[in-house]
Amino acid sequence: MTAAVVGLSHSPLIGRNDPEPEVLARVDEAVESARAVVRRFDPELVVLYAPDHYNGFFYKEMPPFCLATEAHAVGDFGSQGGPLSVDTDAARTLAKGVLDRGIDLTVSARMTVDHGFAQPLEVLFGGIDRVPVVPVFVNGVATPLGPVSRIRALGTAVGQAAAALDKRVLFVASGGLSHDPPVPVLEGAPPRVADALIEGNPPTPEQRAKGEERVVQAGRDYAAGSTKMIPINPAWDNLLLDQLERGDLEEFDSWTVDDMAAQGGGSAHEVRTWIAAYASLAATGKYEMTSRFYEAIPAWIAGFAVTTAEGR
Ligand SMILES: O=C(O)/C=C/c1cccc(O)c1O
Ligand SMILES: [Fe+2]
Repeated sequence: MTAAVVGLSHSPLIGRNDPEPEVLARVDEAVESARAVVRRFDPELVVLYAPDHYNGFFYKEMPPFCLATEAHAVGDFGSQGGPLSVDTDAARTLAKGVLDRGIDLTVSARMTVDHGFAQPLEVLFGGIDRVPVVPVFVNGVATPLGPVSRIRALGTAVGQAAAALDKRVLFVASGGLSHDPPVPVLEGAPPRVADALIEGNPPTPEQRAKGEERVVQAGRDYAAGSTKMIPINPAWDNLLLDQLERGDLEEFDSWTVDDMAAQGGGSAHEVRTWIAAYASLAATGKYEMTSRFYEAIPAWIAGFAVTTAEGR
């Protein structure tokens, strides 16, 4: 088996509230070199770690992570909707392999996903139905959250199970790094919001449009500096990337949920997808980070990174 990683920040504001053309050009260049790595690697299977933003997972039942044997995307923020091309056989094999390794994995036979999953598939492969994929939801938004060590253990178990498939497997991480978008919080929420976060009542098209406009406006305010949102933290983001580059993944075990939120904002926990993906690659052998791009992009409410890594 050979393995590789692409880490790719997502933002629903891409194309809706873009930064200056020079920033866009630098991002495009980084994404294009990630695409080139993917083309050369030619994956037979993609394991995609991504969060959800209260479109598929709700407090009625909120697992810390969940692997899908089938999935469909809701098409939020203009992302592609419809079924993902899930490799159900591979997903079942990976689920069994992960459970056999003592990780209490939740499995979904019909997962609902949002732009967190759809965007990297569209960016890297041109659509959500182009490559055999195993979607793995990693909760990066809904507190309380468990220790980061469990995410590293999940990634390690997935990597070990994937190694037994004897395929070229690309692990993709979607999310983060530091960012503090206006995603609702259950604690202290007014009853109608709390009910939606718990039950997941599907929004009407008007409600969805209003919620999305609120995020777009937040991006404009963030870029203009007129907001109370926690600022993007390039030092913290680069510390994370340094540890991933060095392969010092055990060091993440001492990171705490409270400190991560203080350093990187309420959605900084999306970096859990990166830790999982790199732990999966590390479980297959030594690796090298072959490209690394980072830029703070307030218009997208994102400490935005693109990295690639390949087994040595
Ligand atoms: O409101 C949402 O659904 C998500 C917002 C958001 C904004 C910026 C970066 C991200 O990773 C997000 O999920
Ligand atoms: Fe997100």
